[in-house]
Amino acid sequence: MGIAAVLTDIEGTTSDISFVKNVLFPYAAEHLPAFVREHADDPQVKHQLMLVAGEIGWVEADTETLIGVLLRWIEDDRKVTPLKTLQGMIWDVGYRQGDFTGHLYTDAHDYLQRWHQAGIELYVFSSGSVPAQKLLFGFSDFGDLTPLFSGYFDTTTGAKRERVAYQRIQAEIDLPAPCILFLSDIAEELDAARAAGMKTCELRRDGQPASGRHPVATDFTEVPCK
Ligand SMILES: CSCCC(=O)C(=O)COP(=O)(O)O
Ligand SMILES: [Mg+2]
Repeated sequence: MGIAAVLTDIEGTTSDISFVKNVLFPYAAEHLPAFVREHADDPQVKHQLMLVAGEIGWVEADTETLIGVLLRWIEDDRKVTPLKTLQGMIWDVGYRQGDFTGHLYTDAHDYLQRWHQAGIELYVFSSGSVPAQKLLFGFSDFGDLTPLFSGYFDTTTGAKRERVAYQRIQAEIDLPAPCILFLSDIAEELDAARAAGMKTCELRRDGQPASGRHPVATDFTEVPCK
């Protein structure tokens, strides 16, 4: 069965880990305290703060405590859904006022274009929230790439290392699982995708040894998308 859809991770796959760690996360950490204080009564932000409080098992926690928790989670690169949602809201301002653009490797840009032109559907699955994904590709180094994509998935669909997330995505995409190729730099994510029946490819842009469990590519020119 040929590949009819590519589902791609972002960090370490389409985009440099250092862009996320050295640009996006510090920007979120710098602006989060003021953003949360200013918008604490905004229903969307309030809801995310309630989820944070639930996560730490302290529903009565005050705003300053929750800010401290969120900053710690950024430092520890925790993929917690309410943190990811709030980060997306904060980055929205940064992208729109031109503080940074979304990093994309040139080969990722070229092959996403090429696959799209060949009629292969493109989807994203990242721990970053769907709005954050749309910002990264909408305000990318190569301009607005959102017309290339047919859909976006984040951790509200499921954790990236859990098979059920990929089963839900496959049901949404509505193609047979073996026609969907998942790209990631994390072997455990690829294991989960393969357990759901998807094809997989492990991106090793960092020169680190591959897991040995999946086909490997050092960049998108080597991705077996046939
Ligand atoms: C798309 S937003 C920036 C990336 C981010 O916050 C993140 O956690 C990346 O996780 P990924 O699942 O793409 O490795
Ligand atoms: Mg990744």
